[in-house]
This record gives sequence, C-alpha cells and structure tokens, in this order.
Amino acid sequence: MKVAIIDYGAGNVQSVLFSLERLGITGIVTNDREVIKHSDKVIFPGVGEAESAMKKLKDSGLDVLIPTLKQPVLGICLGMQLLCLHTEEGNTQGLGIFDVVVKRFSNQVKVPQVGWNTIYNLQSPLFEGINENEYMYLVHSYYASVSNETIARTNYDVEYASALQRENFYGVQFHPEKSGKVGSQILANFLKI
Ligand SMILES: NC(=O)CC[C@H](N)C(=O)O
Repeated sequence: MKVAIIDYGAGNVQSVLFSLERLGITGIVTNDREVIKHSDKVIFPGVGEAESAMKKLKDSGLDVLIPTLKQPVLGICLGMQLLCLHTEEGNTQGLGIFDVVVKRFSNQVKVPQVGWNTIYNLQSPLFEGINENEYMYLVHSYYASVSNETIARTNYDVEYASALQRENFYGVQFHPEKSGKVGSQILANFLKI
C-alpha cells in the first residue's frame, strides 16, 4: 500500500511517518503531485498558522491537486482546517472540501486548547471499534463548526466538530499520531478504508 504524506513545509510529517511505521507502513513524504495522485491513501498533516501554510500549499500547486484526489485523504489538525471553506486564522480561504467554517475559541477558555479531551458521537468507518468518549490529544485555538459532515464531536468552550467526512475526504482536529493506542487504531481504520 502506498501512503503519501503531503510535505508542504508546514506539517508534522515525522510523527505521522513514525506512527505509520508502527503499523508496518512506510509512508512516502512528498510534494510530488504525480506521486500523491497515484498513491493509495493520502495524509495531509499540518501544524502552525493557517495563512502561511496555505501560501506554502499554493506555492507548490498542491491547493489545486488536493480537491481532485479520489482516494481516501486524511487531514490532520491544521490539515483538516485547510480543507474547510474558511478559517478566521489570518482570514484564510480554505480548499472548500468541507462545507464548514473554522472559528477561534472565545477568551472564556484557555487558548490554545493543549492536551487530552474526549471525542464522542462517533460515526463513519474511521472510528470502527473505537468506544465513545475516548481521549485524544489536541493542540489548537481554532475549531470547525458542527455540520452534517461531522463524524465526531468534542466540547471545549463550545461543542465543535473534532472530525469531518465528505465522501473520500476525512479530517481530524486531534493528533491520532500522538494519541497512543486509540490514535493508532484510528490510523489503522483509515488505512483499511
Ligand atoms: N496545532 C496546530 O497546528 C493548530 C492549528 C491552528 N493554528 C489552530 O490553532 O487551531
């Protein structure tokens, strides 16, 4: 199985690579559009700030490629946010895969959320065999609003979409690669889709 990890200079590709290796898969870290296009699965990681990350994506022409992909694609954290319509972070237009806007948590809570929180209302094959209210690791100041594409929810300041799916596109706000055994199970489920 060929799993491409999109390398656009704004992703935590190494921890994703290690988490795949623990599952017996050697990921291909690449920004080569042909390699990504012909892979069996695509992981779109991301850490950092949306505006500069989107610029890096555009500089490498990956903003045009990603929406055309037909194989399963998993956006992680900032990767998921960039697949949405828009994020308030830097007033950044997203790729518009998910019909969702990304907003900033209010100042009623400590921002960014850093640490473990539960995911619940689990749907989709991504969470097969995963119990409700499992703890996952999160680091973020912005969140995707709940919509009909929501396949998991988390509550911090507000109830928000901690996972999204539309057709072959999946997104998770949490870091499965940093969420222990349950995180590995979610990645294994993605690889089986
Ligand atoms: N860890 C991250 O990359 C966070 C993504 C985004 N900057 C947010 O704060 O929500």
